[in-house]
Amino acid sequence: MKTDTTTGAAISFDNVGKAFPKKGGGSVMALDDISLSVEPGTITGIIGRSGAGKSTLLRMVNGLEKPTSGKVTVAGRDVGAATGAGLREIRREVGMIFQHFNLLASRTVYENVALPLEISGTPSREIRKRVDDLVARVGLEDFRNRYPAELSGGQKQRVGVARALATQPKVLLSDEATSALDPETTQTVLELLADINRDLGLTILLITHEMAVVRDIASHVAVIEDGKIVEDGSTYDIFTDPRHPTTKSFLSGVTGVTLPQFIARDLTETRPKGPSREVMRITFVGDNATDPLLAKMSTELGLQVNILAGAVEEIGPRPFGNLLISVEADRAEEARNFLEHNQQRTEVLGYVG
Ligand SMILES: Nc1ncnc2c1ncn2[C@@H]1O[C@H](COP(=O)(O)OP(=O)(O)OP(=O)(O)O)[C@@H](O)[C@H]1O
Repeated sequence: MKTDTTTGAAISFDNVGKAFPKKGGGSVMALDDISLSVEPGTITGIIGRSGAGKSTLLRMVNGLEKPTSGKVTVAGRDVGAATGAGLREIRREVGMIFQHFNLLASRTVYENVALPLEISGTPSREIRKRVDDLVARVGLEDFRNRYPAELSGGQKQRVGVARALATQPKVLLSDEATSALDPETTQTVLELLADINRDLGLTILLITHEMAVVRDIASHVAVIEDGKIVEDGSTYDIFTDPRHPTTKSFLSGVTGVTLPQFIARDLTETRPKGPSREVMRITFVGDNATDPLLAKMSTELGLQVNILAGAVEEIGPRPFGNLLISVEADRAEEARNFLEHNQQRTEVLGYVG
């Protein structure tokens, strides 16, 4: 598939808007001036709350929705303007997987995967070869003659992935593909998607409401709210330096930054009178992420540091850590200076008396 000649992007959204007519008159702006570039071969996550516009955005990539303003291009082709054979060709190059798998109950695993090829008129010998390869790729050789009702959720999603790959697409859209699965099965499906991305160079655009999914698989992320992108960038940058309150709130569950209840309850925004401690978040990034910096700070500054919560995680091969600590408020500035001098980010969360 050729990439967009102007941006090099596999998918690009240029000032895309989508208004749906509202019952009783007026309209809902589901998407408002969205501009986003998805580079070929990357995995990009779109995260947002229910009703933010994620599905509408995804459905524009295969022409299931048309923009009311702006332009969506896939491999340089204007999806909104495509009709007939042009649209069918784009759809062959864009596979999709779904939260509830969307398999045909009356067809076996083999027959579900073969369906898109039958529709596109592929010769039956070619269908057999391709379906055999795909069923093996997703690890379901022993299940090829089973019906969907006889499969687990993870196995059904593997069938969904194999079916989406049948027409040898260059782009895979994932609509909350792991939301109906337990955490362990989620991991195995995400690993399958990462393998496909690596082995086939497939560009993956996925929508989710879970930052953990983004962390585990996406190299880039866009946060969407009320039809607008409020923040986007590399996953590492967004995790280590989130700017928008919505991004911060999505991150609070996964990065070990949730304040323990007993601290959150007593936290004040302004410093109380009398002795108090400042509560701060430290984001450890890059090579220093796992350095014993706090021990060094304690010794060098003679400070008592209380660790309240924290975690060290990885995004791809790069570690980063989040720690919530408290230090004597009178000396907190000294502590922050020390940490920032050592290339760590700090954020004051409040005070406890
Ligand atoms: N066909 C439609 N007609 C009218 N309004 C629609 C239509 N499709 C979506 N909307 C509205 O557009 C907005 C965005 O919907 P969308 O389904 O894209 O959100 P979402 O982020 O995918 O939500 P969810 O996570 O709940 O699926 C919502 O306000 C929704 O009610």
